[in-house]
Amino acid sequence: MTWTAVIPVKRLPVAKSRLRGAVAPDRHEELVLAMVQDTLAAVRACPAVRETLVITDDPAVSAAAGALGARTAPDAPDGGLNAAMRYGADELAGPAANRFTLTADLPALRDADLSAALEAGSASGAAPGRWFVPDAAGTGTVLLAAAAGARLDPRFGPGSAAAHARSGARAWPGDWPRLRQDVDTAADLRAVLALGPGPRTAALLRDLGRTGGRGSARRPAA
Ligand SMILES: Nc1nc2c(ncn2[C@@H]2O[C@H](COP(=O)(O)OP(=O)(O)OP(=O)(O)O)[C@@H](O)[C@H]2O)c(=O)[nH]1
Ligand SMILES: C=C(OP(=O)(O)O)C(=O)O
Repeated sequence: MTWTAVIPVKRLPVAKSRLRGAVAPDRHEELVLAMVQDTLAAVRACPAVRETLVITDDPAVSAAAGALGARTAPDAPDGGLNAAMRYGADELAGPAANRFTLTADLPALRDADLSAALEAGSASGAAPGRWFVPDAAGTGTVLLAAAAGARLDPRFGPGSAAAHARSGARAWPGDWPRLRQDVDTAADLRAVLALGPGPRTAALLRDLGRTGGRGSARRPAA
């Protein structure tokens, strides 16, 4: 089974506002972009992903996504992340494709984790056409998939795991810590440091004097 990935990314100056203060203010956008790039690189390396579609109005994100082989489109609906996801999945990719949407704040993601999740989600013939992977906390969502023929019907936002379950999507809370660790806060960034971030996020954090090496849980100096 092959997939189209739909990845929405906010404009960098306003992105990841809850993470502000985790690094120096003048490095915040760089950090967000590095996390986007590491997420995208893992998605692009996943053999089951046929196409990656990034929905964004940010020129730096578009350029970086294009360099990684993703297709980019402006956030035409300009109505928040669910509208951007619906637009990408149901209008641009279209319901004839198997699609999934993924948040762009998963810098520890590796293609093997994504491959395992896509395999698990698609393996269940009895599952409804929609399924999702909750975030590490279990309350949010990192991935929502819709098989061909099903609408994506995304309900991201606070309490989205319960909202997706209520909407009839099946939960797949698998043992994929690198997929499930999104970064909303400074504490999440520390969790990513412990897992081992992808190369761009690791390099930036090292440059900032933080330990970005794989497997290190050391709390960096501020
Ligand atoms: N294209 C697009 N992407 C969005 C929009 N809002 C959020 N996103 C993206 O959706 C994903 C999940 O969003 P959040 O984790 O809430 O990220 P965020 O909105 O940047 O974070 P906060 O400012 O802290 O709420 C991230 O990849 C965001 O970049 C939007 O209005 N348009
Ligand atoms: C939008 C979501 O993510 P976050 O927790 O990153 O806001 C979500 O989990 O639905």
